Amino acid sequence: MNTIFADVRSALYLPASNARAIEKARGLPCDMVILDLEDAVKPDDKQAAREAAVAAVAEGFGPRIAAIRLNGSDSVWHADDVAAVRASHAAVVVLPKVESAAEATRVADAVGKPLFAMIETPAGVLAAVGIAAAHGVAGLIAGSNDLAATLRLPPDAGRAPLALSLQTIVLAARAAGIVALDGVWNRLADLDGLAEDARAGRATGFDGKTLIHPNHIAPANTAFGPTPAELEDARALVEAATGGAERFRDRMIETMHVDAAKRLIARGER
Ligand SMILES: CC(C)(COP(=O)(O)OP(=O)(O)OC[C@H]1O[C@@H](n2cnc3c(N)ncnc32)[C@H](O)[C@@H]1OP(=O)(O)O)[C@@H](O)C(=O)NCCC(=O)NCCSC(=O)C[C@H](O)C(=O)O
Ligand SMILES: [Mg+2]
Repeated sequence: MNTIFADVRSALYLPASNARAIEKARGLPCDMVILDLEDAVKPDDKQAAREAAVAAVAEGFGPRIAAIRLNGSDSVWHADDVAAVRASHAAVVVLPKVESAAEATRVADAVGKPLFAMIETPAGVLAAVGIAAAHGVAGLIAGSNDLAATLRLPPDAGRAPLALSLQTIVLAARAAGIVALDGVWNRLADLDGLAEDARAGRATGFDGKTLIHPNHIAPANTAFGPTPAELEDARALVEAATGGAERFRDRMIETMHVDAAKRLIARGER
C-alpha cells in the first residue's frame, strides 16, 4: 500500500468554484483536499471551476495531497475534465460513481494519475472487488450520500443500512492492498455525532474519512489517530512480545497483534 495515501485521516472536499474555500484550505490541518468539479458545482460554473481547480493545484496546498474530483464518465463535462486534469499538477484524481473495473482503468490511464474510485451505487458496491484491483486504482472512497439515495433509504437512516456496503468497500480495498476512505458527515454543527461516526468508520476498517467542512477535520484526525494511549499500548506490546501466544495486559497477543502494533506505531511516527 502507498503509505502517502495510507496516512490520510482527513480528506476535505471543497467546490472548485469557491475561491474562498480554496484559499482557506491552504491553512487547514487536513491531510488531503479534493477540489470538486462534480455535485458541488452548478452546471453553469463547470468550466470556471475546472480552470480554478487546475490553477489551485498548480499553486499547491503545502503538505496536503491535492486531488480533483471529475464529473462522472457519462456526463457531458467528463472529457474536458479528463483533458484538464491530465495536464494539471493534481496528485490524485477522484472518479465518482464508478461501476466497473474497466471504467476505472480507462480513466486512470486517460489522466495518467493514481485514481481514487468512489463507490456510491449498488452496482458499484457489487463490482467493488474488481474496481479495487483494477490497474491505476489507488484507493476507494465511500459516497454515502449517493449510496443512501440509490438504495432509496429514508432520510437520516444512519450507518446501519449502509453497513454491508461500507464493509464491502473496506474488504475490497484490503484485498487489493489499497486505501479506503469513509463517506462524509452532513450535519455541519453536530460534532459529537461526527466523532461517533468517524469512530465507527475506523472500527469498520477505513483508513480515513472524507469531509465537507473545516470544523470536521479535527474530529476525523483524532478518530483515525492513532491516539497517544493507542501508541503507548502498541509500543509496550511490541516491547513485551516474545513470540507465540502470550499474556499482555490481561489479553492474549500473537504475531498478528505485534504486526498491527508495529503498523500503528509507524503510522503515528509518520
Ligand atoms: C456545506 C457548505 C456549503 C457550508 O458553507 P458555509 O455555510 O459557507 O460554511 P461556514 O460559514 O460554516 O464556513 C466557515 C468558513 O469555512 C469555509 N469553508 C466552508 N466549507 C469549506 C470547505 N469545504 N473547504 C474549505 N473552506 C470551507 C468558509 O469559506 C468560511 O470561511 P471564512 O470566510 O474564513 O469564514 C460548505 O461547507 C461546502 O461547500 N462544503 C463542501 C461541499 C462539497 O464539496 N460537496 C461535495 C462533496 S460531498 C459528497 O457528495 C460526497 C459523495 O459524493 C456522496 O455522495 O456522499
Ligand atoms: Mg456522491
